[in-house]
Amino acid sequence: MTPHTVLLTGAAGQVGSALRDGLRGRFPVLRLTDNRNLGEAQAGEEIVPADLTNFDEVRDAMEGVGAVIHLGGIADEHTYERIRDVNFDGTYHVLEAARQLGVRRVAFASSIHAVGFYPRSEKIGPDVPVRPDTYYGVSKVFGEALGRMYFERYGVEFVGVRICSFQPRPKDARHLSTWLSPRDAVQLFERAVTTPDVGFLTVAGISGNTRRWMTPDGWDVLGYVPQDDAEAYAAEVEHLHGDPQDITEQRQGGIFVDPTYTGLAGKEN
Ligand SMILES: NC(=O)C1=CN([C@@H]2O[C@H](COP(=O)(O)OP(=O)(O)OC[C@H]3O[C@@H](n4cnc5c(N)ncnc54)[C@H](O)[C@@H]3O)[C@@H](O)[C@H]2O)C=CC1
Ligand SMILES: O=C(O)[C@H]1OC(=O)[C@H](O)[C@@H](O)[C@@H]1O
Repeated sequence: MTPHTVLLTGAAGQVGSALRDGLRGRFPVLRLTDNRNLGEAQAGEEIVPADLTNFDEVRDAMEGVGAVIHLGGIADEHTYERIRDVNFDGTYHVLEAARQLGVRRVAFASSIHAVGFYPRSEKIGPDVPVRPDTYYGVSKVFGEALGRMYFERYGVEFVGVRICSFQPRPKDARHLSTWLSPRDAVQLFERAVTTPDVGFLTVAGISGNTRRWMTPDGWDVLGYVPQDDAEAYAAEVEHLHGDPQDITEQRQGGIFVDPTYTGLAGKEN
């Protein structure tokens, strides 16, 4: 299935900019939305600004689309209230607009932080009980659960991609396990909106990392075959880690599991 129009939320962000570049021309129309400046629309693009906290704006941006890649939101820990307003409500607005408008598929940028308290010594699949490490991680658990409900109740298909660390290249030892390269992200999200009849699916959002902590369950359903492996950067980054006795080095969520970690709270509103 190749939808005619695919909507990318959070299109001005890090992952969004990479998907904007990688997916342009792969669908007749790639529609971009954000509450930040998206510049000029290029060939094959449409720009429809929307604030995810405003249902009517989200619904307008979703008119006529076949599938949504929902990346928009707060991508770090924040206060409960900000996470609720943007991530919980924003994801509800996307799914509810999908139901109202008959949009067939939503691919959702979930996160490793839905399961961040798992020890690094455990290799986990997408079906383990959730262990969110922050309000941010809870918002990803909520998004996945809401997606499940909208699929089972209303038939909106949903692919939750638990992105671990999207980076141009691995920057520290943790990334040897968690890296998702830009070109693998493009392939994974393209397949998440084009593979027919997936129903409801949750997968790990990582490259083919030799040291991965997550299983590849579900990649075969999507036909996702990663091109990159962080191992190629091991010599450069494997010495870049903290105290192995520290909980942040023992759990998959890294710094997010530290009870004093507040992310963006107090730094932006
Ligand atoms: N970068 C990473 O390694 C990971 C990212 N993710 C998820 O992937 C998605 C994209 O992440 P990044 O690109 O790194 O984050 P980012 O912060 O660069 O991009 C998020 C985008 O959402 C937009 N946004 C925020 N609030 C909004 C609102 N009220 N209305 C409309 N747009 C709003 C921002 O303007 C921004 O362009 C997020 O949902 C994040 O939680 C998940 C795991 C890892
Ligand atoms: O844990 C990680 O590496 C990443 O996880 C996320 O969900 C965040 O959006 C990103 O800012 C972190 O860097």
